[in-house]
Amino acid sequence: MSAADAVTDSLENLRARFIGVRDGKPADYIPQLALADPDAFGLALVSMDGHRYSAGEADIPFTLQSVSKPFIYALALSLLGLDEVSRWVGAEPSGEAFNAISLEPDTGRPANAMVNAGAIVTTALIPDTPDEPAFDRILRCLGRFAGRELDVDEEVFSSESVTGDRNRALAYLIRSTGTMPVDPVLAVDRYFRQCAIRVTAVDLATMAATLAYGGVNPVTGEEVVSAEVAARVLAVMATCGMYDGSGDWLLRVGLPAKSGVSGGLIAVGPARFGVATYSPPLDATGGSVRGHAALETMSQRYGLHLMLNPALPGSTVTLVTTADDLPSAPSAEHERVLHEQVGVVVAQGSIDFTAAERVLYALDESGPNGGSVVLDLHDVTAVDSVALAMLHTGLARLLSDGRRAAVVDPRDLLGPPDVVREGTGQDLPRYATREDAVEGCAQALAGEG
Ligand SMILES: NC(=O)CC[C@H](N)C(=O)O
Repeated sequence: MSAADAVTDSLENLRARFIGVRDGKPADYIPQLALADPDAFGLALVSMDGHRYSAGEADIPFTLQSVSKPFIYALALSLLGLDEVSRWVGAEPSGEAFNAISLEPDTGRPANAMVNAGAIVTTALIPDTPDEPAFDRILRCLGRFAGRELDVDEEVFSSESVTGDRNRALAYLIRSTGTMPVDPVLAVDRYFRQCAIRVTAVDLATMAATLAYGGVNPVTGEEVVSAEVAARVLAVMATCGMYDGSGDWLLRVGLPAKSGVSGGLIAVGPARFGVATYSPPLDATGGSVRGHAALETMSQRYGLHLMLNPALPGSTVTLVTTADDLPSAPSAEHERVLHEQVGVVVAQGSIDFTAAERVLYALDESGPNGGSVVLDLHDVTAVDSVALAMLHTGLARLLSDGRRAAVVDPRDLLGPPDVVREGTGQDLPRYATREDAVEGCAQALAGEG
């Protein structure tokens, strides 16, 4: 037993709670999928540190089906850019079933890349290169998301090929509207192949975690797509990933997700985790019954809904120290100066837009009587580029208002001194420790007084 088994326990718990659900049945319009074991139920979760947790049948292979769609959309966005991809496929929820004729009346574009019509087009957009056919590129890309080489279940592929007339019809219809970039037969063949790529629930959780982690596979460390692409894919998953059940899913579960008719389901907690379930019996929207129930319960139990962002008082980024926190001074007069005229703002953790706003506000509030203020970044782990620009501008304003400031920045998070000078327009004394910074400010004040 290890401490982290507590995470596995929560997956086991969800499995135990829903394994007895007997609703739904495996897809049979692709005959090979009807052979799946309806009792198989696997769950897997991958953290942003690449830690993997699983329960039940998380290592048995099944085919991706529609769970492939967001990843192919990611590949298309990476290769062609949003503007070009958007010429061919839209980003509006269709409110219709996955295999509906979801084509925009004016443009003829499929509504979005999560329904079959849009996915067939997205797949068709992936170009061959002189040394790599498009499908190999697709397979390799999905393998990078999963962190291992993947292969195709040829039996499922042929099974869908011989029965996939509706998708073929869709492809021809799209060609008739002028929004099919390649031959429809070729496009559908490639799409069926992509749907027949074999994965496990653990693979899927890793793929989902890669989207959560800004396009970097947290297990292998490889950057598969850019952070912008990952964010866009998640946006389309959030609005369209569960087809005509997308609104209700976002309402109740609150996570970008994608279902597939083989019983796979992924959900993404941006910057938090990727999770996947596998259980073949499906509901009316073509999503896994047990997977849906388990993820909905998981989201509610652990407060994972994206729109649920309670302020965490314990993780306050900054604090204005009181006089009592300042170091003791050599003389009573010196101590009075320290206590009355030097404020200290301590920032901690990683600083983004929201945290930077707090820091700047605290700087204004600090420094009794508009005296000196020390910004202590000793416990800051990272400053993103937006926050960095905000800190530079804020400190510059502070100095141009005539306030004295100093920073404790032992790791040069604000950039080298000349960058800071440029940002602030004036010298901003920098120190390695809070004691030195406070002392420096007090001496400067004493010198002025
Ligand atoms: N929703 C799905 O998983 C559908 C995928 C399947 N290959 C189809 O096109 O019908």
